[in-house]
Amino acid sequence: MTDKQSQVPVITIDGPSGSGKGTIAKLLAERLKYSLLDSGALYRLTALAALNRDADLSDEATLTEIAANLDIRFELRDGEVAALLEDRDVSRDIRMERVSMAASKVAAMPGVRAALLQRQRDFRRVPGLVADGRDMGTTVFPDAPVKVFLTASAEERARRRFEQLREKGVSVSLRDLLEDIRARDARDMNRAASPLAPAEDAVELDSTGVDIDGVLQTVLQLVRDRIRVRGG
Ligand SMILES: Nc1ncnc2c1ncn2[C@@H]1O[C@H](COP(=O)(O)OP(=O)(O)O)[C@@H](O)[C@H]1O
Ligand SMILES: Nc1ccn([C@H]2C[C@H](O)[C@@H](COP(=O)(O)OP(=O)(O)O)O2)c(=O)n1
Repeated sequence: MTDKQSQVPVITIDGPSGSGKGTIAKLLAERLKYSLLDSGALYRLTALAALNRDADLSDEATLTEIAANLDIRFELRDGEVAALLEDRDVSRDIRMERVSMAASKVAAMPGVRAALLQRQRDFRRVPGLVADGRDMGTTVFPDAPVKVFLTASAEERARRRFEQLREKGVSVSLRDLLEDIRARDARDMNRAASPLAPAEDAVELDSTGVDIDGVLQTVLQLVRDRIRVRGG
């Protein structure tokens, strides 16, 4: 990291699936005019590239090679960030449940994580960055001045996903979603490489029963306190 980069503030939002990280990160980035890193999209893109190639999802050497050579970019399209893999917009494909499950498998591989580390740090640009994921505060941006660990009960997170998918016209069972969420939580929390855990200096926020604006206001207050104090 250059000296200049270390002066760029980063707000990290980590937590389990469905806790509202992506929603809050996007709103914060818009409000503060910061860049946005959806780190989960990088693991999802790696998983999709592997599935497209029929790669063996348990072969770490192959997956690491795929992660290191990903041909991807993010583009703003109609106010949304589109994810492109080899010039094709795969924003919808990477949200499919089979890609989610594959992403959580490939994300457990230390080689894959190492291959994606610098790509994530390159998002740190003036005037600031909001980074959402599992290990933003612990591994990728340990010096971030604002770290949030967002949670909600598994039942509430499954309900949110259920509504989100229903609005998109995807029909799934709430029970299956809850099972998937629990399986992914367990895998994300119990892996050896950068497990899902709050950084020591993270502020933990439980969003069960708190609406999106309520969470946003709490985080914005934190940003005002921390970034003003640091900036002098
Ligand atoms: N505090 C909240 N209360 C109710 N619904 C929420 C809240 N935060 C997020 N949601 C909704 O839950 C769903 C999952 O949120 P998302 O931001 O995708 O979670 P994550 O990125 O943590 O997986 C979205 O449909 C979002 O609108
Ligand atoms: N920094 C990150 C981000 C995501 N992951 C893993 C964890 C998840 O199983 C997948 C997909 O992450 P993503 O944040 O897109 O998933 P959710 O929207 O929370 O369901 O990648 C990770 O290990 N480290």
